[in-house]
Amino acid sequence: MTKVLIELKQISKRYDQPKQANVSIMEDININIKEGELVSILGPSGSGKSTLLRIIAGLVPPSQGTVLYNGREIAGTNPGVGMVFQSFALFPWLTVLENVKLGLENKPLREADKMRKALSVIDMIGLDGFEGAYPKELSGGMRQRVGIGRALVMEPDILLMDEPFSALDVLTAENLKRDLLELWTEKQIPTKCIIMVTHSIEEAVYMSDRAIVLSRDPARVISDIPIPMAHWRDKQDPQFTSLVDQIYSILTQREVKPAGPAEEKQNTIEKIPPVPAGALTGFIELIDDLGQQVDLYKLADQLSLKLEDFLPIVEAVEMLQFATVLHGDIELTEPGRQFANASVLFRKEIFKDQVLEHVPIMEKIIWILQSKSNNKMEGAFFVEIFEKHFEAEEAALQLDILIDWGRYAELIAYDKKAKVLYLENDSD
Ligand SMILES: Nc1ncnc2c1ncn2[C@@H]1O[C@H](COP(=O)(O)OP(=O)(O)OP(=O)(O)O)[C@@H](O)[C@H]1O
Repeated sequence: MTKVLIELKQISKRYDQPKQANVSIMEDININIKEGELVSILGPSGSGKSTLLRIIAGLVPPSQGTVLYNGREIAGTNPGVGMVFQSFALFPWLTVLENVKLGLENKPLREADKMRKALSVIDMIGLDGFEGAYPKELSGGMRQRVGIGRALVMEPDILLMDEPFSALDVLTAENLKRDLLELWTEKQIPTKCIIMVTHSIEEAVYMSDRAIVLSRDPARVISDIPIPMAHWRDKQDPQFTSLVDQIYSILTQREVKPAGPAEEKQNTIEKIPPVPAGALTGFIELIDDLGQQVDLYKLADQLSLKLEDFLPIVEAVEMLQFATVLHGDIELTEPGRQFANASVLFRKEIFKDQVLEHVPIMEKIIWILQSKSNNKMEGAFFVEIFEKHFEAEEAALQLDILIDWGRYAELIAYDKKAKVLYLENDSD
């Protein structure tokens, strides 16, 4: 039986936020990772993917639960881990060789052995001849090779990679993925498992044996999908595209929060995807032009949008019930079709109806403005309320989006200079 290398048991994580103590960002995560597995972790932006990697690495302690490595609970830094970061995290004043050798800093090895290991890894990652170069002399792809080399030189059992390819251009990223996969599948590295955070579903299906999908607020495992395909995988293969579709559809499913007690429900504010009305308009028109059902995966590809930029748009049109998503396909609803084909003025009417019906906080804002004798209210008042529910930055962003939607729907107007909201028909 294949050995379990990493075991996450009932991991939860809470953080103090500026205006709210002990916010739960992760709950009851249970994951086992076995020897020989390459596992991808996917999830919406801010769901907790990086935090989960850091918990596995022992860099961040969980608030609850345990991380076992080789059956033993880790205390502090996980000794089996090597880590690769999106930003490469190289020291600019050190050469390639010195940067790679840093991975061995805490190993009880003689200098000559460190040198031998570092040179062999540099060779393996395709940087032979660049030992004396400084990071600024290297391309992005080469810098990330150094980042990978620094992790691999430690010969870690577990290689953790946090969006390792997302800072690279497409071709460089493809090249590096292939090289890394070759090292892994041909067992040229002693690494026993790889855990990779990614925003790209295609990357996950191309590289990994399993894709673990997290939800947001708080992060929970919502799906753990095996990818039973041999390497090298053909991205046109129907099995490949169907897996991509499956993960797309999981990620785009709107979370149905369990109905809590009435009072609790009233006191929550649903987070609005940060997409301006103008972008939503264009997106709805596009789906309408493309016909009945549109494959989300192909659409994102055609629009050259990264998942983290694409998902909020899909979430927003779903929230406003302009479209529904089923099995990775998006389809306009009746109001969505009407909207796409309406005149500018009628569009605003439809948008207003959808916003008032499906975004309860907008109704509350209107009610507050109507209740004030001058029908005006400082933006700061709403930010203050939102900060009870979101982090400060998110609270300000939420108000910006609500103002944008409210202005488009001609429900509210906003004096940017005075930072005051008022009812649209009370602008004078
Ligand atoms: N040190 C910290 N203190 C307070 N909150 C934190 C801290 N680190 C992370 N968070 C919060 O935890 C949540 C998850 O963050 P994390 O960076 O793990 O998400 P992510 O899925 O990796 O995001 P992204 O996809 O955007 O990289 C976010 O709401 C973030 O603001």
